[in-house]
Amino acid sequence: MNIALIAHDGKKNDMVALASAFKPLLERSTLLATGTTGGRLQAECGLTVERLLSGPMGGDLQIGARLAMGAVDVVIFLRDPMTPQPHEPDINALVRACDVHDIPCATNVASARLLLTQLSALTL
Ligand SMILES: O=C(CO)COP(=O)(O)O
Repeated sequence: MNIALIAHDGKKNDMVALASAFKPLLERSTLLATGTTGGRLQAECGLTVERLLSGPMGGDLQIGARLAMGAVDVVIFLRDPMTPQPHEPDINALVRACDVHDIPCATNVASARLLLTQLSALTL
């Protein structure tokens, strides 16, 4: 299972908490992440993560490209709806790519928990 993990700055603590809670699942998955998110997951959760570029530098687009090529099964993208992002078009492109390719994409903690809970049961 290839899981992409992305969080805006205001949601990075939530992502670390989420990843810690679902560490057994994430440890048996292949993880990729945007740069800063991936760094936090490595340093604070001890997870092995392929880090791509930071979001504002094109990381969302890199994940979208991988997804379009069939290399991403699930996206957890904790967006911050209260803070304008300089790379809003890239963010929209990634979420659109999920819809185009019918890839599950959780954009808040509650939906991420549901998705990861289901995946944990499926991949035991
Ligand atoms: O900006 C992001 C997603 O749009 C996340 O990028 P970072 O993980 O590099 O902060």
